Amino acid sequence: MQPVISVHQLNHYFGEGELRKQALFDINLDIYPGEIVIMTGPSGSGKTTLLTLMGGLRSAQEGNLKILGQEMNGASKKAMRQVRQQIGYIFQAHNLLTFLTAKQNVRMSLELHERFLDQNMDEIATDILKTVGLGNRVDYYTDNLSGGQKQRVAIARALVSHPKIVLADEPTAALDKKSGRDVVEMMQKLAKEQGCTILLVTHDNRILDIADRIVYMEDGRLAANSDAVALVE
Ligand SMILES: Nc1ncnc2c1ncn2[C@@H]1O[C@H](COP(=O)(O)OP(=O)(O)OP(=O)(O)O)[C@@H](O)[C@H]1O
Repeated sequence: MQPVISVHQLNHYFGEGELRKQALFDINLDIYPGEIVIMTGPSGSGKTTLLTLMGGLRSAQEGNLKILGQEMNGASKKAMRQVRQQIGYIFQAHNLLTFLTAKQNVRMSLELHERFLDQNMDEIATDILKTVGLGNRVDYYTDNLSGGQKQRVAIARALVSHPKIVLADEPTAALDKKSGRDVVEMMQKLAKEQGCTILLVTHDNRILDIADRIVYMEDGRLAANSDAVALVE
């Protein structure tokens, strides 16, 4: 099986000249279709930097990074855009548009894909909102939803187009224990149904058990690469 993301000897730096500081060191990591991988580690260890690289949101500087078969080091803007189209993003600050309803937020994500344009996008958006338990909130403005509900809209929006990869940065950070749990279980269920890969950065120890694999970052290096089960036990 070919990895969906393949990282080889990746280094990353911030700043220029004397201020240049290395943030990632010799990262090697292969992620396979359908895997749920959680990336954890202390603050400042490089998790977000690596996640944004693996999401095609930041240009690779040194080493190799292949996403869905496309080498990202030296890739054109167009190639990077094409890769990003196949990825769903869920961030802590969920980035929903508050002047749109839940359904309109989800629909917007479909409108970016040509193959959905001649389909009933309202119906598709409504269906996935029902799947995440928001069937009775479809026409609510997102400002009028709770934190957990907003995060579920963000999940629906990320997954509605059936992306091959979903990246999530601290998706439970703003949520209480139960909502956080509900949200990740929903991501897990949808992803398993769609066969998509999930890559999730978190400090939240309560959700580690949903991972097939946990990778640990420390000081810009990948420290361990172990089974979720082994780590939780
Ligand atoms: N835009 C930037 N400019 C300069 N340095 C940066 C930049 N972004 C991150 N860094 C540095 O790179 C290192 C890794 O940061 P990163 O945000 O990837 O860590 P993290 O593990 O995601 O942290 P957290 O858990 O706090 O979000 C840190 O030392 C940080 O200060």
